[in-house]
Amino acid sequence: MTKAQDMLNNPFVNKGTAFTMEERRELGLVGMLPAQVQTIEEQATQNYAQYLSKESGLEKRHFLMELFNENRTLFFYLMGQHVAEFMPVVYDPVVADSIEQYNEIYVNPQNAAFLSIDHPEDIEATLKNAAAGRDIRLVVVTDAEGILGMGDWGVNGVDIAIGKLMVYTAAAGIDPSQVLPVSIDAGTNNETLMNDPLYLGNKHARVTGDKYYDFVDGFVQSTKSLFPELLLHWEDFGRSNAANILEKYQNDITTFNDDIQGTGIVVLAGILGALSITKGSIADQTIVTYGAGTAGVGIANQIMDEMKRAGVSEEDARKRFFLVDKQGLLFDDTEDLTPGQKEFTHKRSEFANADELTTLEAVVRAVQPTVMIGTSTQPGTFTKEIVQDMASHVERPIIFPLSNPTKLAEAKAEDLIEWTDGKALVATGIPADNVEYKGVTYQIGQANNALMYPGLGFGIIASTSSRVNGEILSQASHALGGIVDTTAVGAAVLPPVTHLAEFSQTIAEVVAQSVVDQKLNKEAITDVKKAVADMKWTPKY
Ligand SMILES: NC(=O)c1ccc[n+]([C@@H]2O[C@H](COP(=O)([O-])OP(=O)(O)OC[C@H]3O[C@@H](n4cnc5c(N)ncnc54)[C@H](O)[C@@H]3O)[C@@H](O)[C@H]2O)c1
Ligand SMILES: O=C(O)C[C@H](O)C(=O)O
Ligand SMILES: [Mn+2]
Repeated sequence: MTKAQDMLNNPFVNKGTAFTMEERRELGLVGMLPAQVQTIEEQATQNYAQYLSKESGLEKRHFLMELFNENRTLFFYLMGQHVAEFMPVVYDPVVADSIEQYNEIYVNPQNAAFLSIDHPEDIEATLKNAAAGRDIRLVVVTDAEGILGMGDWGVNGVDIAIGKLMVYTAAAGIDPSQVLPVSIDAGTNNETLMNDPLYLGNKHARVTGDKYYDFVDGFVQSTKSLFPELLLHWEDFGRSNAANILEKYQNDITTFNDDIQGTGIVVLAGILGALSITKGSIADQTIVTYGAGTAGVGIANQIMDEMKRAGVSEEDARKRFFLVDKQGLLFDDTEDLTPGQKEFTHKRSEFANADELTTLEAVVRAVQPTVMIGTSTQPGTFTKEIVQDMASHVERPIIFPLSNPTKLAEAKAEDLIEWTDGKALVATGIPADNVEYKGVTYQIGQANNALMYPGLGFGIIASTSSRVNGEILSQASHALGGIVDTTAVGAAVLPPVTHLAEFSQTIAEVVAQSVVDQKLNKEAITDVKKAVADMKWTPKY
């Protein structure tokens, strides 16, 4: 291929019709493009009009991904103009459709690294090939065993790593040439995929146990030596692996798990936003988490950390949590508890009717929560009866149905507002429209980790942090909780996604300051704000 074709086919350097005549002559592009030289603004206007002509979410996403494949600068310029509009298209919920239909609609590997569990000897070569000499600072890796609430999607899950990274750049300004999406293809237990002749991943059952963990370790060790400045972000691993992997590596490398920690801090920020509306205290909350998996336990730990910071003893704090999973309320003698769940169990002797506490309804009636979080993957389970029972004991119930995508949410925002006569303080996992109820406009916050992880990650990278620790997470959560305007009637508990770029910047600065205060930075930093500003990439030619 000629050098000129290389330029046009490389999304990190391609400018398309914006190559100037001088550049065209220099690069051997003369005659390879139509005569007019366009500005990026003209290109964006033309592409946005074309985007608007697409009907379905998936068609819109397909169009945007083609632009992304061809010209990253233009894609992010356009996304910068339409962040709130594009987020649900490139990311959740439309990314869920693209994952389900990955085989049928596949056109391009989108610069991801595809690691196969059958070839551990290829880990290093794969990462090197995919990085292609780029200075990688951020990896989002998934093995896709727990994609959103949809379970195992094998190699198709690579789209979540790509989507998360798109949000990183659009929100915080990480240079798109410094990121790498990684798929660990450990096989799949998804029968639909296994029986699909078009399935593109390894056609065998998921590999587990030592072979799986050794492979993950091989991956971590390779990234360590290939990309010494790396932040490693884990996404959508299965319940039995996510916490184990985080625990194994969090004190060794710069890393975090988005479903555990990113979710924990966005939910805490939402609760802090709600408490600033009610003038309540975190120490007084009683919390039910419905679905005590990766996210549910991560959320409980983050709220508990906050209670401890507010002066509550760990022993007393634990008593404020009521984790409900398939078995009902989790007791110390419940079977099949995960290690994370074991930290939050109750004794049957605490209740007169312990044996009846097998449903969410019974638990809510018994414990009278002030906060109810849904991470169960079970749609419609926050019923009118349960919500109204909760609202009969607390003036402003805090209710966050967070299961994604849309079809899995525990409740709809508009129902929660109506059932509680406007009293519920609601946040949802995916974007929700304003709710008009009895003359008041209720804004619904989006408690999605996408509000947090871009600022968190960017602050970590810009400050050259060697770790992601509890203090950093707490500071990040407060930074977001402090931004929301809670004075208006019907105010949201979290700031709107239209301001994502601004508050990601604030979070990044707070995070970087925490890193420097704790002396976790690997390189000397005198001015934190400048370090964050200097790292920020803007889409321009
Ligand atoms: N909004 C966000 O930012 C955000 C972040 C992370 C996860 N989530 C959502 O939360 C959900 C859970 O994700 P996860 O990573 O924790 O998955 P997970 O598989 O680790 O946890 C799900 C838990 O729900 C439990 N569960 C299943 N059926 C149940 C039932 N009938 N009653 C009670 N519990 C039941 C499972 O046993 C499991 O413990 C997903 O839908 C995901 O999209 C949202
Ligand atoms: O991907 C999302 O939308 C949030 C979260 O990480 C999830 O797994 O649901
Ligand atoms: Mn996730």
